[in-house]
Amino acid sequence: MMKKKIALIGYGVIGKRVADAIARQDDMELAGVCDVISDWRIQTAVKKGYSVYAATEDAQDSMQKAGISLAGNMADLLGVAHLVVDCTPKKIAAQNVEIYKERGIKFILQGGEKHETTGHSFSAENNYASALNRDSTRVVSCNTTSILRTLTALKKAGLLQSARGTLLRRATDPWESHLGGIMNTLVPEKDIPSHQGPDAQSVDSELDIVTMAVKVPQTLSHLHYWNVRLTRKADKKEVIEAFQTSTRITLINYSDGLVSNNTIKEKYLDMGRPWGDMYEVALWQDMLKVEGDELYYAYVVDNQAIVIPETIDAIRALTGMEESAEKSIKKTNKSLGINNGGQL
Ligand SMILES: NC(=O)C1=CN([C@@H]2O[C@H](COP(=O)(O)OP(=O)(O)OC[C@H]3O[C@@H](n4cnc5c(N)ncnc54)[C@H](OP(=O)(O)O)[C@@H]3O)[C@@H](O)[C@H]2O)C=CC1
Ligand SMILES: O=C(OP(=O)(O)O)[C@H](O)COP(=O)(O)O
Repeated sequence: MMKKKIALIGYGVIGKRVADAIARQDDMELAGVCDVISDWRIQTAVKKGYSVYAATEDAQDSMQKAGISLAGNMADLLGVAHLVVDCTPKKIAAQNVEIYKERGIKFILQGGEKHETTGHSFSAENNYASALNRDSTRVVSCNTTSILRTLTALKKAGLLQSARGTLLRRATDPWESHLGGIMNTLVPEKDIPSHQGPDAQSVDSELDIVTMAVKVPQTLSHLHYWNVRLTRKADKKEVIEAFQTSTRITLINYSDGLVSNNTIKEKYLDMGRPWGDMYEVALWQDMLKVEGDELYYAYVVDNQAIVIPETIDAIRALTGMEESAEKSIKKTNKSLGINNGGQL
């Protein structure tokens, strides 16, 4: 089978990870990366041997001045690709949609864009099938992906009635700390529900869910607290077994010393994951509590990493190269060392 060629627009926090993940797959290849930056960030792509394209004329000038050897412009890249993954900042990708539609190229957006930009929002374990052979989809954001993974596992076990969650959101990505992240404060999101609950409903409209969110002054990851009403009285074992049906939830324990988001980060760095990335939702098994039909738990979401495997699965769904969600997820997991002790 001919490998599908994938274009990557926006080589930032998410884009550089998606590019490496594409390069690891045996059924697709990275056609090239396209950006406006000309500093150390794009030099990484050059060093990795990726073909680099300039998104704008200004970018072309500055990249050439920085000595970057260009393979062409954005139109050139789209011309050699079967599908484009757009990882540009919020709202930029929405503007690119018209270009993709005009060229008739399939496209994937990230969670900063609205559901309406594609009319389909994606979360592999929930709705892979409905994305098959579509022209476009949007991989929901990091928080929403974690919510869908955990609640879908409970739903598939027939246990989910309703869910209420409080999200502690990291203030900014680590490399951008110097640009003005918050300090010595907590900044609650004004609206209840915060946008992640309704966003999860864009994938699964049946979910009875309310989220609240607060921005906290650290950069490592998000932390969620959930209170779930179950369909019936259950015991802890049943709930744990439900979570274990997801290959992208990892159960962790306080008793192992994993007592905070920084200790979890260190573990993933020790495991040799690129950037110490944790693609899984790390859910505390020994903290989890069930009282009658009420369930309480907390987990950590590596916001920079969690949507990477989802994006790879979205590529397989849209191109139709794999019809089975289970097979795609398994293939992606294997390539990234997910559910394999994290060893690559
Ligand atoms: N960061 C996160 O934790 C997560 C982000 N997301 C979503 O992923 C998407 C990307 O976010 P993120 O990776 O953080 O963004 P970044 O800002 O880290 O990266 C975006 C990259 O695209 C570049 N860019 C800007 N304009 C253009 C353009 N017109 N054409 C090509 N490239 C351009 C940026 O350059 P410059 O820096 O000069 O603007 C930057 O290099 C967003 O939708 C976001 O909401 C989803 C989950 C988690
Ligand atoms: O928290 C995130 O998204 P989400 O809260 O919409 O799920 C992402 O990490 C990026 O969001 P931000 O960069 O706007 O904080």
